[in-house]
Amino acid sequence: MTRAFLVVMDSVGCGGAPDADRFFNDGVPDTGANTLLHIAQACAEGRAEEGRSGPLKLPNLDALGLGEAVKLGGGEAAPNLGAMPQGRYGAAEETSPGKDTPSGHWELAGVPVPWDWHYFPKQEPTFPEAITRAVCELAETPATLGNCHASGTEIISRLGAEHMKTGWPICYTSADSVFQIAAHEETFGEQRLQDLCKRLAPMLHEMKVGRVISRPFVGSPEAGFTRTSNRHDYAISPPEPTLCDWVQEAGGKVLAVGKIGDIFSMKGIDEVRTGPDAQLMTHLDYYLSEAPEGSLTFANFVEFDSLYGHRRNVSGYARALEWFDAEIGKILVGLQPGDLMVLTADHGNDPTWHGTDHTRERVPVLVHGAGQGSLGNVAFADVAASIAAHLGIAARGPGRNFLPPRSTA
Ligand SMILES: O=P(O)(O)O[C@H]1O[C@H](CO)[C@@H](O)[C@H]1O
Ligand SMILES: [Mn+2]
Ligand SMILES: [Mn+2]
Repeated sequence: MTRAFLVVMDSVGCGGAPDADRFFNDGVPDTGANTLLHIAQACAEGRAEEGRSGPLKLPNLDALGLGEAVKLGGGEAAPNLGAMPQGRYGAAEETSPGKDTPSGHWELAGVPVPWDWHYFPKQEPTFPEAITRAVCELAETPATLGNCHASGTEIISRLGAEHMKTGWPICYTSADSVFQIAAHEETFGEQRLQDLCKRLAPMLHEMKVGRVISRPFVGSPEAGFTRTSNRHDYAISPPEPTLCDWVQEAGGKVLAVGKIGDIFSMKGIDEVRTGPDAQLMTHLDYYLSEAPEGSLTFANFVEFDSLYGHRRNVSGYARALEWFDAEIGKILVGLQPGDLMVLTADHGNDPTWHGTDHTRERVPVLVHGAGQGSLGNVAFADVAASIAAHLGIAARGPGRNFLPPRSTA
């Protein structure tokens, strides 16, 4: 069998980005941010004890080389990581001028972002009048709520009751190039919210705003509000054909797990399976047995980022990592000879850092199925070139294959 599995652990960075000083959280540069290192340190010092306890336990990822990748990333060893690696490991650096999910994924798929994204300024009202007017027309409401920078859970607890009373959509953004609309799944309607976001997206894409994101939630003022997993991202299409298109053009199937379909606007993707992360693991397991020869299975596990990184919840992030490690351990034993699995991330989201936004970091690259040893510091786009080489198809763009020829792997 010759198949590839590319698994993105959303936001699981390992520090050390040389350009971290050009990216900010609450006005503070990301220099020194290091998601994995700081979580491991907090665990070792007993500062991450909610729902778990003690040093960070990631035996399966560490056996592939996670501890060594953290050293390559930020230069410092993480407590309780650093086993003798059985896989190939490295730390990858991003060149795109954004620390967001599409930038990270496109570059991992061989295509760095060639343009500057549009970001909304941190002022109120945040959005140009024309955008607010377009939202009102599409939603058939006289006004909107929010119109500010916010964290998504905070803004629904603050404005959820008013939204239920008025029916006006809650519009907000972050340090990323995003326009987000939160609305109640039942009183506003989940389908109506999706239609609104989908119809609004071309206008925002025209301005180089990367994504319009629907953020449905449920609950009541009395019981509180909770977001559901029915979120949808309406993203700009990648600027050039990506690894997904290369595989498809060569006759291989591209099987997406999680929000990969949204991130690539379905370009080069044959099938999509979504759901919460626990369900995504069963989808990944399914593709492990069912993915055909020559295929790419491309998965994104988002909850590290959405449930814990943005919420600056260190215990929760550590718990999610430990859960993922145990599950991926079971997946790894099911890989067949000729299968390649690359585990990596798209950016950082250090839960010990300032603010609530992503952090500019290097990311670990862990490879199962291609021998063992250090890859050193590599580039995001090298992931695509290496997977293309494994599948025996032509790569394009700036990436270079970091794997040895298959006969000696
Ligand atoms: O606070 P929430 O709504 O989770 O927003 C987060 O999710 C967005 C998209 O991933 C990011 O831009 C970040 O701000
Ligand atoms: Mn992400
Ligand atoms: Mn995020």
